Amino acid sequence: MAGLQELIIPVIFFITLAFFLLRRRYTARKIQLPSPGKLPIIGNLHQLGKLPHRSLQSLSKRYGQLMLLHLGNVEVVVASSAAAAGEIMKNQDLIFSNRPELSIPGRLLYGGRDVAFSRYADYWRQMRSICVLQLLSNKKVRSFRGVREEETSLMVEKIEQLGRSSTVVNLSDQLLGMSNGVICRVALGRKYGGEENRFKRILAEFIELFGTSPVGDYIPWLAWIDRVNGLDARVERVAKLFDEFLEDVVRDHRDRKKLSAMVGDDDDDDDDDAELDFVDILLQFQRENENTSPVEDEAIKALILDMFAAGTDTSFAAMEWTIAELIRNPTIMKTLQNEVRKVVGRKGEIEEQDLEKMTYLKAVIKESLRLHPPSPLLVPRESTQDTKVLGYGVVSGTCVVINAWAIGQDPTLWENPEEFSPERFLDTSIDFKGQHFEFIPFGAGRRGCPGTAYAMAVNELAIAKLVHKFNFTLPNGGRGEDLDMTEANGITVHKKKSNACNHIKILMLATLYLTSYLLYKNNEFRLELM
Ligand code: HEM
Repeated sequence: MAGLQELIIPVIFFITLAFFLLRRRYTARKIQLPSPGKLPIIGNLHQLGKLPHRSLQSLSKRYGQLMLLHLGNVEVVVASSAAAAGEIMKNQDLIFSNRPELSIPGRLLYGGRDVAFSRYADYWRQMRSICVLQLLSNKKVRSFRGVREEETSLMVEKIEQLGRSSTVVNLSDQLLGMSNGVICRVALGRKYGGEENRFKRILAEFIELFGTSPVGDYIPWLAWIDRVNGLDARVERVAKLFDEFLEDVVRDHRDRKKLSAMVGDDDDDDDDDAELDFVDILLQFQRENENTSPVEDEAIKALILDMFAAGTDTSFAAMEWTIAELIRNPTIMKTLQNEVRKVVGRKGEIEEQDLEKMTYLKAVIKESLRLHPPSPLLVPRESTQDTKVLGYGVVSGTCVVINAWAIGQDPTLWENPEEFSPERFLDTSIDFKGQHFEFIPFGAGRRGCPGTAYAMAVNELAIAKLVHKFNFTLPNGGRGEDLDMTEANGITVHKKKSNACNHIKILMLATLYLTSYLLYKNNEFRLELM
């Protein structure tokens, strides 16, 4: 009898617990999200197409601002309206601040020890605060002004030089070289290009891998395909190469520090940190917090990799789109050139403080980011508890994708959304800082992009210098509207098997390779379509 009594309490406890758990799950699912029909095994993967942001926009027109897709085994909620984005990234930001575990970033970024792909936990909070306060603060961004000015001037000089010796200049190469040059100097202290092609090659492969979707992430029992087709081995190889490279960089920085300590030029106590690059700052932070909140070398390397993964191709793509739109819209180009040339006046060279007076330039860049957000699907989030979004149940652990591109195209929010019209940003307070959910190229909330100030500082200066120095016209009387604006996401065979979650990375990291060239003739650069 006593034995039976001992059993009753745990049995009642478990029945009650099961009841509450099931009820919560039922409540979360109560109003089911609309969902397109799915195929066995792959679910809706086949409906993503080559440009998932466009396919998802089409699906959302049929299934609504919030819909549920099944990508292999993974359930993904797709939000395609400003209201849904605001609900997820503002009202319920805490619940949606996790990132799903994706195997390639996991393996390339030291098991997710970076900021962008790490899970929402104390570790992420520590890394994010280092990133925001130490590396990408407004003060720090200002301190790299000299680097930006030098690298953008170098780009202009190179274009001039190339234009003199050959009639064809590849503008895309120059923009990419410049943005890599800036991030290398800012993060590592010097440029790794030119003779050190090793770095360039690894970086290109690293970024390409981010755009690859392993089958195993979505259909785990097919993970063997990633081993057989060599993807796993490639990831391992690139991770190892980058690790060796970063080991060298960290060792160099430590040696330099030791040397300056020996000659009495140790700047740890120095308030003036203007010359410190990201690796210096992180090593300094490591030394100062050795006993309280230790930061391991792997975290330093992961953070540096984040800066390259999240910051190079996005900025480069944004600049390329802006120039392309300007070439397509000669009247807008002229208005911008007039503004820039008037502000610069007889000085000849643009200085960063001039940018403050260039309101049209800022509107042009915003409009380009609205039409061409470099990460159209942002970076995926994951819910950490059962909840309801706009009345629909979303269970804990669901991957959530926000279609920022579709929101920027919403005709209920934007008049003639397909038109490139910077004027729409002239008399409005709408900004990309994460408060206006109709315009979120940098995301919003806790996980919003911490590199916005950095990116805008480089982009504004580069665009201003290009339109200040050069006139762009199409050869053979070609019309601006002939410029090919097709989006390319660099999809390879692997990417064909991908799903929305990884396509976010594909789109975030993929560059837009415009097949455009500048022709230099009679002191004028002309754009030739190849
Ligand atoms: C035009 C340039 C850029 C665009 C369009 C862009 C866009 C984005 C987007 C959409 C996200 C995800 C936001 C979200 O989940 O809500 C993000 C995250 C991030 N970005 Fe950027 N970004 C740019 C430049 C940069 C730069 C230059 C850096 C650093 C040097 C950077 C560092 C990061 C990091 C570390 C994260 C992860 C934040 C987190 O998960 O807590 N980004 N970015």
